[in-house]
Amino acid sequence: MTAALATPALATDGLSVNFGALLATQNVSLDLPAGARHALIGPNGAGKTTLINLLTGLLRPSGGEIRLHGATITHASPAERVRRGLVRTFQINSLFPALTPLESVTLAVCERRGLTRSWLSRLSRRTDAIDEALALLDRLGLGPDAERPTRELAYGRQRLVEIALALACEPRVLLLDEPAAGVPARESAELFEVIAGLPRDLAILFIEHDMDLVFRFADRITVLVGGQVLCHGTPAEIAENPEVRRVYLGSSGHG
Ligand SMILES: Nc1ncnc2c1ncn2[C@@H]1O[C@H](COP(=O)(O)OP(=O)(O)OP(=O)(O)O)[C@@H](O)[C@H]1O
Repeated sequence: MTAALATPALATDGLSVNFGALLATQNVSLDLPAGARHALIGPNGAGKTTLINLLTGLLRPSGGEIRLHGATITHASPAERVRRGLVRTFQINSLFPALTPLESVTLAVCERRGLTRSWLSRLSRRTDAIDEALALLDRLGLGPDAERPTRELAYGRQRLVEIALALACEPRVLLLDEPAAGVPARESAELFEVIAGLPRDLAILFIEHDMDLVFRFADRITVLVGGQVLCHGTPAEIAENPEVRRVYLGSSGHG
């Protein structure tokens, strides 16, 4: 394998942050190769969202390093990280309910292309942006809902629109904070089928509490407890790990 191929899409080394006396992230080191489907699991308060906030630049680390495709981005602004291809979705629904998915995603495409600031942008470029947005929505199976107000969509479909918005930024690494939170079980499996089918060169780090979804869709898992990495491993390794069973999965476990 060449050095370029071996460079992780996303890596952290010794990442740490504290809130006063609380060490919310302690010395976390993580590697995601291109194409990873990597789950971040752990009990409530383990530091999962804090880690995502460090990765996206919403929080400043007190120590450690973050690299995106080998380039250090530890102190880059959130907007700069998005420009470089590190994009997230949030745990809570952050959509404009009155806009249609097509309107929202077209705006995101225009923003990426630098078309939103000038009303003098040529109409044809805006038409191209609409075409790109439609193609993206079609790829996610949202074509039939593209022109309905977002608030009328089933919740699982709304979460898919959030993923479409993230994809409009052309990410190379996608961070999903509980993409299926609040989504009924049948819809959440469909949602994860779509996530699993996203381009294979896109690295995905996702937080998920539903262990059936985690063990079905992740190719690697990191277990966080008390802000620290308890272990990394394949789903089979995590399912068999007695310490993980003790602190998180319970005696029934998975696998
Ligand atoms: N801005 C903040 N100020 C102070 N403490 C915080 C802040 N954000 C998070 N915390 C604390 O840091 C710890 C980690 O929280 P975090 O939200 O990252 O956990 P989590 O693993 O994502 O939990 P959950 O599964 O419940 O979403 C918790 O004890 C939380 O109360």
